[in-house]
Amino acid sequence: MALSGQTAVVTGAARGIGRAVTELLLQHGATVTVTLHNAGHVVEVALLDVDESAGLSLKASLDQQHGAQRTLFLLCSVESEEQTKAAFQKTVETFGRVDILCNNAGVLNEAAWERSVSVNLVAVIRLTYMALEHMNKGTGGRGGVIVNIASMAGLGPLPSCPVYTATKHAVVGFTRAMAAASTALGYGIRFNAVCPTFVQTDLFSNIYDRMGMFSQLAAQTRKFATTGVLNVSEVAAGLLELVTDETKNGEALMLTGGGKKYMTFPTLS
Ligand SMILES: NC(=O)C1=CN([C@@H]2O[C@H](COP(=O)(O)OP(=O)(O)OC[C@H]3O[C@@H](n4cnc5c(N)ncnc54)[C@H](O)[C@@H]3O)[C@@H](O)[C@H]2O)C=CC1
Ligand SMILES: CCCCCC(=O)/C=C/C=C\C/C=C\C/C=C\CCCC(=O)O
Repeated sequence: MALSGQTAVVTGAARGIGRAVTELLLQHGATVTVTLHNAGHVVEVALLDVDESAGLSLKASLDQQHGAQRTLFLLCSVESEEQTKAAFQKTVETFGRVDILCNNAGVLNEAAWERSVSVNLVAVIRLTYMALEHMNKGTGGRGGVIVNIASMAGLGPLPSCPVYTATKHAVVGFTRAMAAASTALGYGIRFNAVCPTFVQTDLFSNIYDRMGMFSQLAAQTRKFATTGVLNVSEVAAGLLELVTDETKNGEALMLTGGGKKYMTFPTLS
């Protein structure tokens, strides 16, 4: 699938993995533009984040590299139904469409565990359902692709973070079930999940303060992390593969220092 002429919405885009995803989508669009002899077919990205200063600073830098018309920064908490609805409306008003949604915003805080469930799971479901209103071929949309940034903690247990683990397992399950529903109901939308191991970002740097009553397990987690820490561009590359490869639907792509692996799961038959 070529990204020319596509519009993406990326949550948690101001920093970390979301920022790398945004930059890669824009670069990919720019390459396509060059290939098309500057025909103006580019990727546009709406950046949703709660961090206004990081968002505006990224927007300024992207404006210089790609032109101001390529991106829109929207101050928006994915926890707010009102703000996310307004963000989708503004994106469609500005760019005319939504083709790609990357549910990336996430937090790790075992003490404030309700917030973890709210950001990591409830918001992913809400944004997915909102995106369907714009993308579902059955109701006049053009179809598209939704990629959720889960985690390896969506495939196996991270003992220091049971609630984070639960949210990420739920995201993997939701993604796979939505992929099957989309196929059965003709939405024309693919759904995939990226499941990285530890990634060098602020979330990762702050984990040892965020384990709440499980902080005794910090040493064990630290040991897990010595098996390799990814950089954000490796995660963005995994996401790009899931966006562009039209054969991928209902996939959970595990990313570790050793490379990538498409996960297999038990089936009913
Ligand atoms: N860093 C890691 O080791 C790993 C991270 N992940 C997942 O990757 C995703 C991104 O994480 P990182 O880039 O590491 O985190 P980060 O903390 O570096 O960046 C997260 C971004 O999300 C934004 N954000 C937080 N709450 C928000 C909200 N309510 N509404 C809108 N934006 C919000 C933050 O302002 C920030 O810009 C998360 O879903 C995380 O669970 C998955 C595997 C490993
Ligand atoms: C506490 C730090 C959390 C940092 C963010 C994050 O999501 C990192 C996750 C890293 C690893 C996940 C840990 C355990 C996963 C265990 C098993 C996966 C098994 C997969 C398989 O091969 O079957």
